[in-house]
Amino acid sequence: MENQINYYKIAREEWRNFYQDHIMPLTQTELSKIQSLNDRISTTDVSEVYMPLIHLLKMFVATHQKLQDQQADFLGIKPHKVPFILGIAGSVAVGKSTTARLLKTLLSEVYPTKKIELITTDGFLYPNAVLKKKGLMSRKGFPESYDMERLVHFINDVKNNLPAKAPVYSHEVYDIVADQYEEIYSPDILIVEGINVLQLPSQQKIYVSDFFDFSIYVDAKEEDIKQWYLERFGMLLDTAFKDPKNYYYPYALGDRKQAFDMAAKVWDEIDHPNLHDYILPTRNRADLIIVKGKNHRINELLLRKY
Ligand SMILES: Nc1ncnc2c1ncn2[C@@H]1O[C@H](COP(=O)(O)OP(=O)(O)OP(=O)(O)O)[C@@H](O)[C@H]1O
Ligand SMILES: CC(C)(CO)[C@@H](O)C(=O)NCCC(=O)O
Repeated sequence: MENQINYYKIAREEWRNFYQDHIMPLTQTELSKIQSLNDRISTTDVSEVYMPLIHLLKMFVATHQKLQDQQADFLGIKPHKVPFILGIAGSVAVGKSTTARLLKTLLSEVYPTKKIELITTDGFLYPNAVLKKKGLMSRKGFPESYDMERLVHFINDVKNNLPAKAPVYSHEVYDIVADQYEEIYSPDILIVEGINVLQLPSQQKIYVSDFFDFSIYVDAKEEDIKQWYLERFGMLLDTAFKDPKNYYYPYALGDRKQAFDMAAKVWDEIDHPNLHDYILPTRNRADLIIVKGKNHRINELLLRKY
């Protein structure tokens, strides 16, 4: 384990030994269930990387509720459940939502009676009509393209066990879906995934991350992320031609090389500057940094010391 200023840098080979003896191994049925839900994540990753991580998260979840109970006792009020919020940050297309879905599945396995929910901050982007009016269509994903006040309000409601509605974004339509919401009510654990979750606000007094009880940054080299972005674009194209309402429909019908050139240009002109100017600077605010290499293999983890 390498000692950095405020992180322990842990190679996968070392990480995979952590707490293996203490973890109830998942049964083959449980593993197959995870594999079919997240068919692109290997079961080796689950047992070597994610199970020790789940153990670590369980420690944080237990400590969080214990501290809340003690604080209630101090204040002389009735102890109550305070939802645990787990933030997942990182570049566009680095695999945040895949990681978030897997963690949701694993947490649901180890906490069968707890309510585990997941939302993405994509839903808090302004709809395209608003972005167009504000001249922000080529700034989608940049801080000013999100309704951060609404997001902070949403998480505050969740923390207070109030019913909360998150709007829904569709990559296929490339816009917010009108009148569709994720309804979240009093979860035990809420995973909030998005490129902006560790960013500091420009106007508001409260950060989204003020509500986090643990945060993860998914990291990789940009050349790998751009490749994953283009691969995902290829998958979007492959389904788009069936649906004229799909944003990528005209690209799916047209020349494939031209479509990929357009996607690479979008990466270079929008997602690349966003990564360098606004997302990467938030990496060292995370409690845990997961570093992926080629083929999404997790090679190393950096755990905040304090
Ligand atoms: N562990 C993994 N193994 C294989 N493929 C993966 C893995 N994680 C992510 N991918 C693939 O990489 C691409 C990007 O992943 P994903 O959609 O989860 O990224 P994201 O960070 O949530 O992106 P966005 O910010 O644009 O929503 C997808 O095509 C996904 O299937
Ligand atoms: C929705 C976001 C901002 C984040 O997930 C991203 O996937 C996106 O659409 N970025 C805008 C540029 C692009 O089309 O890649």
